[in-house]
Amino acid sequence: MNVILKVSGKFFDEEDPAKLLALKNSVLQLVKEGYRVGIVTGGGQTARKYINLARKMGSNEAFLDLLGIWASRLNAYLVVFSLPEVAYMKVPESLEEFIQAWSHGKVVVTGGFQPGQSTAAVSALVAEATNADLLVVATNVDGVYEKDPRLYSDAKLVSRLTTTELKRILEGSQSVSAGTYELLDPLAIKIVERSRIRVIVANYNRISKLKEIIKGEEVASIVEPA
Ligand SMILES: Nc1ncnc2c1ncn2[C@@H]1O[C@H](COP(=O)(O)OP(=O)(O)OP(=O)(O)O)[C@@H](O)[C@H]1O
Ligand SMILES: O=c1ccn([C@@H]2O[C@H](COP(=O)(O)O)[C@@H](O)[C@H]2O)c(=O)[nH]1
Repeated sequence: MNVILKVSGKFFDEEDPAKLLALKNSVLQLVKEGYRVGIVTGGGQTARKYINLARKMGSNEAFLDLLGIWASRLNAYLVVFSLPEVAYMKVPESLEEFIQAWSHGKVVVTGGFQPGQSTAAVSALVAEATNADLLVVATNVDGVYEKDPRLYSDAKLVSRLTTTELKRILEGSQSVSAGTYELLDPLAIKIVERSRIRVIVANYNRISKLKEIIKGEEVASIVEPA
């Protein structure tokens, strides 16, 4: 089974070695059991810090995105260096490089690819190119809510939904400026829809239960292509 895991950049902002070790152990367990695993890391606060600073200096959106991309690659190297036994030791910088790295049979970890999208789009593209059975989006909330749970404390978790419903839910929060993407950007949804990729959105605090998340046994949202 091929699984692509997108880890929110916020995971790295927490600077918690126990979390990184939990990620490492979960990935090692999956590899031992014969899963093929690809990982995409977000840029988190590091990306936002550089983007905000450069925006104040008047940088254009392309430069801002490039700063975000490099921040996400820094997080990717943190994961690569935590998994030297099984990881491909270079972070790919394009889909072509990812595919080439993937052909070596190792765990491949990447960050951003190109301006104009988020790392969620990268994870969808990589899932498509590797014929992944599943894309797991590990983030700082328990799954997809009917509205942004950070803004509305009464928001309810939606445990099963289609990509059409997901688009409707995320409609208001789909900005395309550098550093402002949330959860799944429009390109990510378009790719999972066209290639009928199943997506599970779960809390990264449950990363030690990655296998259970994959099996649908943990609290999460399952997004099926419409
Ligand atoms: N309907 C929704 N359900 C769940 N989360 C939502 C929803 N609408 C907006 N969000 C927001 O999406 C955030 C998760 O985004 P996530 O951190 O995975 O990706 P990101 O913002 O692209 O950045 P990064 O990977 O750098 O952290 C949540 O903290 C939440 O506030
Ligand atoms: O392929 C990509 C990936 C990312 N970016 C830019 O980087 C930041 C950080 O990524 P997140 O997924 O939001 O953590 C993102 O906001 C974009 O500005 C990109 O341009 N292309």
